Order: sequence, then C-alpha cells, then structure tokens
Amino acid sequence: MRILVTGGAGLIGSHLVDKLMEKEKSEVIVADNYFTGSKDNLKKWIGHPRFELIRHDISRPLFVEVDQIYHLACPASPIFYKYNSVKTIKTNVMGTLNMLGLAKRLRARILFTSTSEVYGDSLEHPQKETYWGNVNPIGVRSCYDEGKRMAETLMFDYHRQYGIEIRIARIFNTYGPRMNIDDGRVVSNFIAQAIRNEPLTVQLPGTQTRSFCYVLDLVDGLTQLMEGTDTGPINLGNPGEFTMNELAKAVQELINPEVQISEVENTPDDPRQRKPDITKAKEVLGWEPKVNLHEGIPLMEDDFRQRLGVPRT
Ligand SMILES: NC(=O)c1ccc[n+]([C@@H]2O[C@H](COP(=O)([O-])OP(=O)(O)OC[C@H]3O[C@@H](n4cnc5c(N)ncnc54)[C@H](O)[C@@H]3O)[C@@H](O)[C@H]2O)c1
Ligand SMILES: O=C(O)[C@H]1O[C@H](OP(=O)(O)OP(=O)(O)OC[C@H]2O[C@@H](n3ccc(=O)[nH]c3=O)[C@H](O)[C@@H]2O)[C@H](O)[C@@H](O)[C@@H]1O
Repeated sequence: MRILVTGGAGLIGSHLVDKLMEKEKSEVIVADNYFTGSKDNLKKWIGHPRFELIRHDISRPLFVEVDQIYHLACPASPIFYKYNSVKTIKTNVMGTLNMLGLAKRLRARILFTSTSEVYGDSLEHPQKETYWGNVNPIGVRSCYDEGKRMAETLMFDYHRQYGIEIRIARIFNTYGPRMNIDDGRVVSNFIAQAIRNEPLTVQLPGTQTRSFCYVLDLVDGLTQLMEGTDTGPINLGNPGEFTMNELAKAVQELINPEVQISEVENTPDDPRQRKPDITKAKEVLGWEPKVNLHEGIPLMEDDFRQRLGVPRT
C-alpha cells in the first residue's frame, strides 16, 4: 500500500505519517510546500526506505503512483489562512481538483480534511453533519470556510460523476505537540504565553466556545474513516466544550498560576460557539476521543518547553 499525505509536514499530517509508517508494509509519500509545516516534524522518517518527502505546492498538479490519498494540505490557523486569502482559495479549490484528478487517474481512495468552519457561525448547537451552516460568503474567513465547502462539493461531484471513493472528515479544533509555537491558534498561544510568563490574550468576549481534540485521537479517527465504508462527512472532534475564559483559567492552573490574563480585540466573523455532535462517528466508526483537555495540555506543554528551552522548575 503506497499512501500520499498532502500537508504531511503540519500538525495533524505529521502525526498521521507516524501512524501510517508504523505499518510494516506501508510506503508513505508526503507533498508539502512548508507554508505552515516543517521538515522537523518528519525528521525521524527522512532517509527511511519506505518514506519520501516532496516539496510541492498542491495548487499545481502532482504525478505520483499511490493507492490512497490523505489530502490535508491547507493552512489551518486563521492568521495564516487569512494572510494570503487568494492562495488559500487556490489551495482548497485547485489543490482539491488536482488531488481528485490524481485519484481519478489512479482509482485511488481519497480522504479530505474539511472543517467545522463549514458550519460558520452556527445557529444549531451542537453541530450535526446534517446542518448546512451559516457562513458569510464574502467575509475575511470565507477563503477558508467557503473554500472547504467548495472542496466538499468537488469531492461529492467526483464521487457521483466518476465513482471515486471519497471520505470527508469535518475536523473540530485540534491541538497537540508540534504545533507551530507562533501558529496563532488559541491553545498554542496560551501555552507559549504561559511558559514565557506573558499575559494570556483572551479575545473578547471570552465567552465564545470551542471543543478541543487531542491530535492523536483525531489521527485515529482519520485512519478509521479511511479504512471504513462511509463516505462522510463525519464530524471528528472532542465534544468537551470550553469558553476561552475557561481555557485561559485551565492553562493558568496547569502551567503558570502567576500568569496574567488580558482581554484583547477579536477578529471579524469569529464563530460564537462550536461543539461537535459525534453520534455518527461513534455509530459508523466506533470512534470517540480518549484524551481530555486537562490531560492534553500537559502533553503539549512538555513539547513546547523543550522547543522554547524553558524546563519545568
Ligand atoms: N487543527 C485543526 O484544528 C483543524 C480543524 C479543522 C480542519 N483542519 C484541517 O486539517 C488539515 C491539517 O491541519 P493542521 O492543523 O495540521 O494544519 P497545519 O497548518 O499544521 O498543516 C497544514 C500543512 O499543509 C501545508 N500546506 C499548506 N498549503 C499548501 C499547499 N498549497 N501545498 C502543499 N502544502 C501546503 C503546510 O505547509 C502544512 O504542513 C488542514 O486541511 C486543516 O484545514 C484542521
Ligand atoms: O474547529 C475548526 O474547524 C477550526 O478550528 C480552528 O479555528 P478557530 O477555532 O477559529 O481558531 P483559533 O485561532 O484557535 O480560535 C479559537 C478561539 O480562540 C480565540 N483566541 C484566539 C487566539 C488568542 O490568542 N486568544 C483567543 O481568545 C478566538 O477569538 C476564537 O474564539 C482552526 O485553526 C481552523 O483551521 C479549524 O478549521
């Protein structure tokens, strides 16, 4: 089995590669342009006879021979996906078209990592896969959420029109070791700030919620989805829901009780609440997350302390 992982140098992709490489018979090819990912995340596999790393921008066609495609390439942090919004659209739309073209030529099964952002500023809570979403089509987040929605449409059209085997995961906020220290997402920001003893920046109002999933749980969900029979979309996330104020308090408690919490301006169109309904994942895949936030934060702290060179005192 030869498997392509686009975006394999990023947070989720690199942990997925670790899991795929554990299987003796798998060969793994990663295609990544290192926009938000890093070769460091894959350093233990570089030089391994079953592993290949290609610097490649997936908005351009890619010609390789594989049996399965995990298509993850796309910046995930709002700061990075808004940085060059047109490029984010190209990555989602042209990148997904290219990967579907590859899947069609090879008759390969393809899994796409979509997002809870397809639900937008959700009017339903928690979010089920049947909800069509409340998305601003012309806002600053649209390059990402509308880009992902179009990619989902492309996946289903290739499936209906050409019989391509597709899988779609709708991922909710996922965190863990190897996140970029300056990634800009809330969990990495708070952990880095707590370690550096800088104020935790809670964006107003602070009552907005997110449900945080530990990366290894998420990766198990992705491989189970790929190996199962359901096309999805299937929500993958941890239903434990926290306000940003609660998250800041948890980080303060677990990492640095002395650290200050400061309130800062938010960005436009920030969704007010997010919590996955994972009934379908439980029923169809037998999957549910195992690591809760209070267990996951210290695992990430160890990795951040090592990279920041600040040992526990
Ligand atoms: N982590 C989350 O909370 C979350 C939630 C929902 C969906 N997702 C989706 O999961 C996937 C992985 O997310 P992540 O958290 O690992 O993000 P990440 O930013 O850590 O990784 C994304 C990877 O894609 C690469 N990439 C970006 N544009 C590319 C391009 N044009 N060509 C080739 N490579 C490119 C980056 O360099 C990086 O290695 C993304 O598609 C993201 O939208 C993530
Ligand atoms: O779940 C998802 O589908 C999405 O989760 C995240 O998107 P988001 O939750 O908006 O990202 P964060 O930047 O981590 O923001 C979460 C919340 O924390 C707040 N925040 C962020 C950063 C910060 O320093 N302080 C802070 O309070 C934001 O206002 C927001 O309400 C991912 O980065 C998206 O790629 C993914 O698609």
